Amino acid sequence: MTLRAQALDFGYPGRVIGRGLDLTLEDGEVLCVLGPNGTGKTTLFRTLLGLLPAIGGRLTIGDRDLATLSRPQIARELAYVPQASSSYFDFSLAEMVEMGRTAHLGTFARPSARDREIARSALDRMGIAQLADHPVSGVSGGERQLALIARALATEARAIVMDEPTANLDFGNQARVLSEIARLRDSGIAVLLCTHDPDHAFLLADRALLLQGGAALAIGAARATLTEANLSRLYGVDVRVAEVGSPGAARSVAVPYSPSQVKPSAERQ
Ligand SMILES: Nc1ncnc2c1ncn2[C@@H]1O[C@H](COP(=O)(O)OP(=O)(O)OP(=O)(O)O)[C@@H](O)[C@H]1O
Repeated sequence: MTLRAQALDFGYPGRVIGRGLDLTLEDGEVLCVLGPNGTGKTTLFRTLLGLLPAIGGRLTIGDRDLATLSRPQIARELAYVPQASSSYFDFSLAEMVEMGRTAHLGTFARPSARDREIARSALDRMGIAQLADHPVSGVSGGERQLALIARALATEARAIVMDEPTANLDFGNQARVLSEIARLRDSGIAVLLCTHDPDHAFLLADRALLLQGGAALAIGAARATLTEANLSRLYGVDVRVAEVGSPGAARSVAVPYSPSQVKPSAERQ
């Protein structure tokens, strides 16, 4: 299954946010979108999911035009992990995750024992099975975020679109989510995600899209795209990329580097 946008214009009635975007998402790859606040990442994702109509261009899933598909048809192909919100407050975590099965149920059908089992196992994968019966209003923002990812896993969709999946998560839970995303990719699932942390793109991305003002500043293989020059242009600050770790197991990290503006605390004393 390939998700493809061709010459996509996206935005809201009376307000175009992005123009002329081309992208593809293939099985078993992670495409990471980075860009400043307000540049249109969420708007793009909602358009790719069919939640907002495209303003121009073409969107396809496999050989089918997205505009011809019903919501349940899209939901069986593409799961969505939105930014954590306060809806679902009246439900338990297990019930919220079971909602991921909705696209597989007939109208008015209730989740079967198998649907409940799939939901429990998704909670277990995210390490929060012990919270299954807690109300969504009674867990932390990070735990709610993990439950939203579990809900996406429960859909068994072949592609997952994640809007800042590590926002609100502590270091440990960020690592858990990143390794879960890597496992999903290794099992053949396509993942499209946006993040404000270039390090997460270094760790996970096969390809990266740098979105600026709704247009692609750069798109391509992660290594070639996530350069100091591109990241500095994207965020309007001097960004340095360094390698950390032992040779053979080194990884890249990016840091904003503005020595004239911010001195390390040791130098201030
Ligand atoms: N319902 C709406 N109607 C009109 N404009 C909107 C609407 N929702 C968002 N916008 C505007 O669209 C632009 C892009 O917003 P969007 O949420 O897609 O950015 P983003 O890149 O996801 O930002 P962030 O990184 O801060 O989450 C912003 O200028 C925002 O104010």
